[in-house]
Amino acid sequence: MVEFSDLDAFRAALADMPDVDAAARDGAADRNSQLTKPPGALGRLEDIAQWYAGWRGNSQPRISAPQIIVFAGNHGVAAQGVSAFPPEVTAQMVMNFEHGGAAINQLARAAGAQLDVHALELDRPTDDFTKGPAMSAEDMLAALSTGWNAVRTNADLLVVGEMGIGNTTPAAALAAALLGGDAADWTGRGTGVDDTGLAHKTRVVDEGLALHKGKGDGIETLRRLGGRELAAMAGAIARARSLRIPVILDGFICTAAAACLAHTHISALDHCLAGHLSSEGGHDRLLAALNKSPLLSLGLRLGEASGGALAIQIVKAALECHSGMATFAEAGVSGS
Ligand SMILES: O=C(O)c1ccc[n+]([C@@H]2O[C@H](COP(=O)([O-])O)[C@@H](O)[C@H]2O)c1
Ligand SMILES: Cc1cc2nc[nH]c2cc1C
Repeated sequence: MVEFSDLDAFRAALADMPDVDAAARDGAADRNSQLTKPPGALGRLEDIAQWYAGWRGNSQPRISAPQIIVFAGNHGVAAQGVSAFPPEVTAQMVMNFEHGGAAINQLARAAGAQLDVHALELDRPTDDFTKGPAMSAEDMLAALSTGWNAVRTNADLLVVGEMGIGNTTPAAALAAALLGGDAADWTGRGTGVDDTGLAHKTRVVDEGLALHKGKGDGIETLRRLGGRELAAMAGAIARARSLRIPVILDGFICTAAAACLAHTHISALDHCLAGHLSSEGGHDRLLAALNKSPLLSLGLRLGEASGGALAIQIVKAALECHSGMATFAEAGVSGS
């Protein structure tokens, strides 16, 4: 269990992370060039395999212990009627996760992944960011630490996701605060608000921006406009980097949390892939700003790590090919 003394201690950890192992990555590139296929014929799977090999420090790795973590949080701003669903659904869905009845339970099983669920003080929503910071430094630190400590040290791939009624509102506010543009550029329908609801939600995001935009780095912005499950995702992404565990990001809320790390430390997301493109308005622009190209585009807008869980199977398959295929020499196949 790691305890950060304050947010600066977390910032210091972020600035002192391992980098990619260039020798392992180059070894994987060399192996890739010898595999029984025309050069480049496995397309992006080849890039994924080499990227993964570099982060694991092993030029011929496989994936056998993927972990999915869903963090749940509640939001003071939800009282403003920014979601199509009531806040009690957050705790109800956590029960559903625990009983195996949610989409993520099925997708985790299909991916052969360990699913862990962490509910963060659901009875104590964050403060409404239109009135002040969403979290105190202590609350933010506790959430970051929960995320950090939730990562299994033996995992070899991590997906982080979330559940939190109202959380597309903080996610939109974070994206706008970090990347610029109007609230309307980043505010989407979330669980399905109608046109009137969307206009109201956009005004709420605008109010948050007026109060908190430009008041500090990505971590401070996350404290002011984010939420516990977003901070926990950021903590888990950082912890995975410290353990050289590659990460697959989920949808809009997850990517907004990740963007706070990138805004604090430029290379903080080099060990992360974008699992999918959510249909939440703004996710495409957010991924583009982070220079991430999504692996899948299936029209999902569920959250709860669902798109990331599906993408595990692509990354696993890339490594099965890379590490299991024969070389031209081994198979006695003539090269070009
Ligand atoms: O992952 C996404 O891109 C995504 C897009 C829209 C909605 N969600 C999920 O829906 C909830 C947030 O929506 P809302 O309307 O309550 O802000 C939260 O539990 C998310 O997991 C998730
Ligand atoms: C039912 C429901 C399930 C979810 N899973 C993730 N976010 C969600 C939001 C709702 C409303």
